[in-house]
Amino acid sequence: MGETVQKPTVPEQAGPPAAESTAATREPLLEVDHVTLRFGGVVALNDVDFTLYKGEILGLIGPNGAGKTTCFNVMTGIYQPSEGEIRFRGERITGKKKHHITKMGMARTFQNIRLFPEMTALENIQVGADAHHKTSVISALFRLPRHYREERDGLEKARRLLDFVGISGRMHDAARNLSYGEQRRLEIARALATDPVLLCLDEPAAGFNPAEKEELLQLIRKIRDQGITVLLIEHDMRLVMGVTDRIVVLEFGKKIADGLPAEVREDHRVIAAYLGVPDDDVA
Ligand SMILES: Nc1ncnc2c1ncn2[C@@H]1O[C@H](COP(=O)(O)OP(=O)(O)OP(=O)(O)O)[C@@H](O)[C@H]1O
Repeated sequence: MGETVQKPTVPEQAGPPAAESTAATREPLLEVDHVTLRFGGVVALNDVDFTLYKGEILGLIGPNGAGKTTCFNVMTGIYQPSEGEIRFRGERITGKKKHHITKMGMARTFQNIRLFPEMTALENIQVGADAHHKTSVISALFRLPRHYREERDGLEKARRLLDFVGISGRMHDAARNLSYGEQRRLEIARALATDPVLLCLDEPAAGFNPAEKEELLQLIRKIRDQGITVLLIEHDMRLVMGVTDRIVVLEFGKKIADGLPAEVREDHRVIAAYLGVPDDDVA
């Protein structure tokens, strides 16, 4: 990223306030309980503590290297915390395998697109839905009715999800032939195919133009309106301020703020943390 003059403020939010979040309850869905994670001498997460409540859209922000993706990786079972624990739906998930956490209802997208490029959009989603399939290898081999039923339902569901994210016209196209924005939408649809109660989005707007960002904002709201709680890592402050109900800010692995977007925007520690971030990222 280029060296540009820094902005000492975090911008006003775009669009209507996300605070019509009456959907948000105070019922905890995910609890990050004093989590520390060390990589050798690097303390990637330092006693990080926050709660995500059912029905809300929570922003997880912070400058590059603050620990946001590491936090996702600890939550989704990729890394184990050195100290502390994570609870999801009231159950301790520290030490649980990735697929178990997915089955419990947590889905995520990645910073770098991870689709199967040669598969069609539809097939990419069907693969994502496999986490919930009950058909055994035996019933697939012997083509038992249950296998056919699951296949038919899976196809129908994949179609619905493509429609939901707005790319149903591309269902038979190979993922590699989709535009960048369509691929990102497909990733979201694939994550939704696991029927999550919590969807974690890691920089979903990276590389988007303003119109695509606005469409993404609408899509995130639509996802929440389906009753899915959303955790959003995003550098684009306009998007974050426009769509989140609450924001947690990390800096050098430590939580430095946790509050409403309007509060976080005015927080001096947050403003100071962002003095090091290029203009593009805060405009
Ligand atoms: N596997 C790893 N081994 C060693 N250090 C790591 C590893 N993963 C992350 N880190 C370090 O942990 C810190 C936090 O990184 P992380 O990727 O979580 O930050 P981030 O907030 O997601 O940054 P960005 O916005 O640039 O994606 C950084 O200092 C990073 O170098």
